[in-house]
Amino acid sequence: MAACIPPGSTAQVKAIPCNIRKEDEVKNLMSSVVSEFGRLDFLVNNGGGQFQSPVSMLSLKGWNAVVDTNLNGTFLCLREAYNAWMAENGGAVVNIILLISKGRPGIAHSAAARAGIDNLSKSLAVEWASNGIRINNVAPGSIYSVTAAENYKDIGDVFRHAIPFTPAKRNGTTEEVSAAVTFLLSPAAAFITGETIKVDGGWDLYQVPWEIPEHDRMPAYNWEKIIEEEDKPKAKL
Ligand SMILES: CCCCCCC/C=C/C(=O)SCCNC(=O)CCNC(=O)[C@H](O)C(C)(C)COP(=O)(O)OP(=O)(O)OC[C@H]1O[C@@H](n2cnc3c(N)ncnc32)[C@H](O)[C@@H]1OP(=O)(O)O
Ligand SMILES: NC(=O)C1=CN([C@@H]2O[C@H](COP(=O)(O)OP(=O)(O)OC[C@H]3O[C@@H](n4cnc5c(N)ncnc54)[C@H](OP(=O)(O)O)[C@@H]3O)[C@@H](O)[C@H]2O)C=CC1
Repeated sequence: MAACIPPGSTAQVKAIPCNIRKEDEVKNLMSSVVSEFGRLDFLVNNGGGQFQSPVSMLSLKGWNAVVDTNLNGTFLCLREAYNAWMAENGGAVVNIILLISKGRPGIAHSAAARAGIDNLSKSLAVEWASNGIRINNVAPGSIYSVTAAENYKDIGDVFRHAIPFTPAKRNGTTEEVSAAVTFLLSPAAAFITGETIKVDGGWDLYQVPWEIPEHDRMPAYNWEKIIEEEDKPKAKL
């Protein structure tokens, strides 16, 4: 990133390692930014992820790992950015979530955690309005990056699989997500808070990529049959 800074710019880049699941590391991250740079105007909660699993196969440990990273990690970063700077000085926050309006079969743990973030943002848009803090979410569709593809390589090409489900008929780019993030952080979004912008090429309006096997396990309601069953003599113990 440092190499991208144009000559003559006063911009600086510094990486501070932080596991967002660790409260002390998050506290250190936010206080170091304020002590080193003198301010903390923006927070982008981008760290996150999941593994694919049906809920029936999920261990509690796996569920907790995903919720801890995505929901608890975001909570800690929000609270510590508020305490370290934004409560007194205002700021703008963007949380990266998932498309969740139709649930996310296959990654339900992550969808539940991101839905928690979506709702948390709505609460904080109101709780923190008088501190001058705006908070919004970006929900990406299928966005190709080498690192994300590497994470899923064992379960096939999830990014190719997503194309037929995306009305734009392609994957999004990381730049297209960044464009929405920078807009929400900028003064151009001064009247937008508690909102979620989808960057998904239309995915969320289209089909859910989940095949439901043929079955007859959800028969219609039939009150006559229910009464018939109830009237049958009960077996004596
Ligand atoms: C339909 C496919 C998905 C398409 C999604 C497309 C849209 C979304 C794209 C993205 O989000 S791109 C981001 C890509 N990057 C990531 O997703 C990063 C993923 N990794 C992590 O965030 C973390 O590793 C984790 C998943 C939160 C796990 O945290 P941690 O490393 O602390 O836990 P572990 O100790 O490794 O595991 C704990 C527990 O979790 C279960 N588990 C972990 N990985 C898997 C796995 N690949 N498959 C099944 N289960 C897994 C497991 O129970 C682990 O316990 P143990 O069995 O190891 O005792
Ligand atoms: N790519 C896509 O299609 C989509 C992505 N997203 C979300 O966008 C965000 C960025 O993902 P993307 O760039 O695609 O994939 P990456 O895997 O490249 O990015 C995930 C990032 O999260 C960081 N991270 C994970 N756990 C922690 C933690 N405990 N503490 C600090 N950082 C952590 C990783 O850090 P490190 O590299 O150090 O492990 C990594 O930089 C994620 O939240 C992802 O779920 C949402 C929808 C679709």
